[in-house]
Amino acid sequence: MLTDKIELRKKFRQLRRELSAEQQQEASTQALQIIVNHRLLEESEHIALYLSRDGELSCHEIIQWCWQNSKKTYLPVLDPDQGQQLLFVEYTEQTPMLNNRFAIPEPVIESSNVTLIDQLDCIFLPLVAFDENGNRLGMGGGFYDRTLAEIDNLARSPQLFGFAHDCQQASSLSTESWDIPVHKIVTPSRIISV
Ligand SMILES: Nc1nc2c(c(=O)[nH]1)N(C=O)[C@@H](CNc1ccc(C(=O)N[C@@H](CCC(=O)O)C(=O)O)cc1)CN2
Ligand SMILES: Nc1ncnc2c1ncn2[C@@H]1O[C@H](COP(=O)(O)OP(=O)(O)OP(=O)(O)O)[C@@H](O)[C@H]1O
Repeated sequence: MLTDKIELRKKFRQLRRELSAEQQQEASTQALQIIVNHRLLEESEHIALYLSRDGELSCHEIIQWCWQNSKKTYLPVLDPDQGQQLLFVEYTEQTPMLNNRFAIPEPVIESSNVTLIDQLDCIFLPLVAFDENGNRLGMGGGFYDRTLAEIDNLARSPQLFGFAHDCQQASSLSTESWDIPVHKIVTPSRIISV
């Protein structure tokens, strides 16, 4: 099981890293088109995304679109107090940024910029592989799974969108008790509702 996951991660990380800069750019433009055409974010005001690395589908254009459309954006920050959990911190053009231990830029935490999960309308989750049932294989840190473990107990919970290239689709992923499935998968070519 564990070796299967390690092999799957290797395979799908390689696939997305093989995309050229042009393919990456086109994919992120098409993903924004799909989102706008489907009015996916029409009702959302507080939107968590991520800054891409390692061939991940880029949220850059969606972030720009959010700012132009008066929507607030948030990024994951490794929680300095809770092991292997994430905080979601507001991200604007003025936000001071600092790299985390994986060299991913994060907003610097201030007294008033950390949001509670129940204040978010939706969260775009990075992933290594997904399947048609909304199961996702992440980088292996368990960060999103831990952070969202209590999502079903919230009075108001965010919509979870797995965001990925089409080449990251696996035929079927095995799941474990702690895995949190997403509500939709968004790719540059389609939106899969689970
Ligand atoms: N863009 C992005 N941001 C994110 C995540 C993500 O998957 N993508 N995360 C989602 O959880 C969190 C960070 N989790 C991560 C987990 C593992 C590795 C990683 O690169 N591991 C390396 C080697 C480990 C190391 O450098 O110490 C590797 O596996 O090659 C990176 C981020 C929060 N921010
Ligand atoms: N809710 C949780 N409570 C405690 N440990 C957890 C929880 N969720 C995941 N873990 C632990 O995290 C580790 C990594 O899990 P997994 O391989 O499913 O991560 P992932 O889905 O790839 O990562 P991510 O959620 O960051 O995208 C596992 O050892 C698992 O036991």
